[in-house]
This record gives sequence, C-alpha cells and structure tokens, in this order.
Amino acid sequence: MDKVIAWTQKKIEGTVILPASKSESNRALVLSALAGGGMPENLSDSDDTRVLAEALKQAGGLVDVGHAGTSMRFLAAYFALREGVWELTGSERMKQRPIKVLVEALWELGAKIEYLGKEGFPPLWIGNSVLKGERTISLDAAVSSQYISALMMIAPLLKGGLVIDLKGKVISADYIRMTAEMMRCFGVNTRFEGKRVLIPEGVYAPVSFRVSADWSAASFFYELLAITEEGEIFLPGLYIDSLQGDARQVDLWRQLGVTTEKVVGGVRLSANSDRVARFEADLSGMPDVALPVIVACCLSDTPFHLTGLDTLYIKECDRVMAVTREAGKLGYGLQIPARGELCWDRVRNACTTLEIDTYQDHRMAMAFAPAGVRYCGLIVRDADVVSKSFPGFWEQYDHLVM
Ligand SMILES: O=C(O)C1=C[C@@H](OP(=O)(O)O)[C@@H](O)[C@H](O)C1
Ligand SMILES: C=C(OP(=O)(O)O)C(=O)O
Repeated sequence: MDKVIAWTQKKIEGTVILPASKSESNRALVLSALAGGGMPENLSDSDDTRVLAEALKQAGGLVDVGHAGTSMRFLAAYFALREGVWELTGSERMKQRPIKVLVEALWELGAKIEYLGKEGFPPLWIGNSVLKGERTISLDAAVSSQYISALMMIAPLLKGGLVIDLKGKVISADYIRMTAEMMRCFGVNTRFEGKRVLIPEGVYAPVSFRVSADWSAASFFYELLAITEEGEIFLPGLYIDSLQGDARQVDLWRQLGVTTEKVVGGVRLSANSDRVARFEADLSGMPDVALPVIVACCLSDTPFHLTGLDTLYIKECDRVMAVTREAGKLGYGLQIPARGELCWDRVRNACTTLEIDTYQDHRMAMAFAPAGVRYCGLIVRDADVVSKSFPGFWEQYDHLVM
C-alpha cells in the first residue's frame, strides 16, 4: 500500500493513542517464559512482539521472526538455554544483520549453534545445549545492545550466574539498563560495576508486568510538531519517569521547539518556534529517534551535525544511506562527514520527486510521514511497513493531519 499525504492545513491538535512499548513487551514475554508463568498486560500489537510471543510457545522446529531483530537475538539465547532443536531464521534483511557477537558468547557458555547460511549471520541451527555459568565473558558492546540484553535475561538460570565484561564503546546503554530494571521487576537483581555486569544465579517470579506506551513511537509526533511549529498533542499512557531510555528525547525536542508537560494520565507536547540555531547531538544512546530528528531538522530548516549513528547501518535497512537518499529527493543535501555521522548545512537542491521509498523499514515510513505537511501530495511507498512496531500509525496520523 502506498500512502498519499494531503494536509488540509488544519491546526495539529488532538490525542494520539500510542502502541505499547515493543522493547518492554519483548522483555516481559521472555522473562515471563523464563519464570514459567505470568502473562504480561497491555502487550504491544506490533508484528515483532507477535512473532516473539508465537515463537516462545514452540517446543522446537522452524521459527521465522521476519524483520524482528530484538526477537531474533532474544530467541537465540532463549533457545540455547532450552531443550529442543530449532532452526531460527528471518527475512532477507535479517540474514544481513550480524549475530556473531552473541553466538560466540553463547558458544563460550557451551551452546550448540551452527550457522546455516553465511558465517556470523542468521539463519541459525540451535540444538540441545547444556549451558554453563559461573564465568566471566567479554563482549563487544559497540554493535548491538540486544546481544547483551539477551544474555543478561538467561544468565540467572545458569549455575553460578554470569559476569559480562563490556568491551569498547557501549552503545544503546539505556536498553541494557531497561533489561536490568525489568529483571528486577521479575525478582533478580543485576549489579553494574563500571563496564562489568554481574548477574547472580536466581529464580524469576511469575509477576504480571504491565507494559507502558512506546516512547520511540512518540518521536514521530514530536517531529510533526517541530515541523508545523504550532499545535498540541496529548499522549496518554506516556510517562517521563519511564523504563525506556527514549524518554530522554524530551531534551532533544526542547531544542527543536517542542516542549513536554507532565499532565494527568500522560504527557502533553506543545510546539513553538523557539529552536537552536544549529542542532548537535550524539544519538548512540537513542538510535530509534535518529530518523525523525533528521527529517524534523531538514523540514524546519535547522542545520545539524549528528554523531553516534554507527548502529544505523545494521537496522531494518541501512538508515544512513536511506535517509540521505530520500531526503535528497526532496532537495536536502545531507552529508556524511565520517562513518556514524550525518550533517546538513542547509544545502538545498531542487525537489526531484515526492515519492519516498521506505526500504521495508517502519521508521523510514513514519519519519517521512510528517514531511507531507510541507510537501502536499507526498507519497510514502509501502506504507504498511509500520506494522513492525506501530500498526495503528496511519490511523493516528490521519486524524491529526488530514
Ligand atoms: O533492546 C531493545 O529493545 C532495542 C535496542 C536497540 O537496538 P541496538 O541495541 O541494536 O541499537 C533499538 O534500536 C531497538 O529498536 C530495540
Ligand atoms: C531497530 C529496530 O528494531 P529491531 O532491531 O528489534 O529489529 C527498530 O525498531 O527500529
């Protein structure tokens, strides 16, 4: 499905129902499975959470997670712990997203895992492993925090627990903290000593964890207000004091003209025209808000220099390439000064087409949607890719904009 966006010039004002957090849901599902009971409440309706929930019910056999990276990484560790034989695969893109760091760590614990395709990438064969604990493993923390979260969650079930030494730059660190916080909710206390994570042997309690609204999904509505420079949006169920690190995006958007107010039952976003002359940020802690920030800066004519984008190359698509190419169609000349960086110095060329490709990436579709309020008739190709994290996105977007 392609989506044509025609803004009716109405004021952006209303309530947006966000999906439940995909990251909280996926952790809650794995932790409940490891606890041997308890059903998380208010689970995300995203494709990624759905495939994980189904996979956790399987006693073995073929499991295809599609585009769901978190589900792939969490399941690799979970299946290695469980009895049974699995073939764990995903979409063509998933077969290009690395998993070597996690597989090598699991091998060190005694897992029997084989690559069924290219070395270092899914699909994986995982079978009847007996994992050993009471050891320290070292892990490259600069590729994906999901490997670390995956290991942390199974660690209490290993005899003697596990110590994980994080090597190199620790990216997406708030996701590691979210994992530790959620493990605590399920009864296991993890300790951090600098770049060392200490997980004791323990037993998870089958609690009924309630998932809250998704901060990463909120970023596209911040973006919309940053572009329109006026309007207000109420986001029920979103709390500043959240387990999700993306709650810290509040500070980024303040610099781009959107303020956040804590109100009863959620937060209210308000737009103004007060923004920094040049936006600079290291987004290595918040990779999922990078695309909406980039498109918001371009469309609000705010030059920017972003660093810490190294992990964007291995997401659902190569997001650095994809956003540079698609913003380029609208005439914005983005530049890549070094790997993991992106900048824009207000270089404007002619707009060549209003057709935006989305590269099977939900965040590409959602990040370019707000551009439709500046470019009437903008077409977002394969708009249904949003179901990976936010199936109701277009419904929520339409009632605000069209
Ligand atoms: O653990 C998680 O829930 C996630 C971690 C992040 O990935 P990386 O650690 O690979 O950056 C993030 O981009 C992803 O959407 C969700
Ligand atoms: C990177 C993402 O997800 P995953 O890695 O779980 O596929 C995302 O949702 O933007």
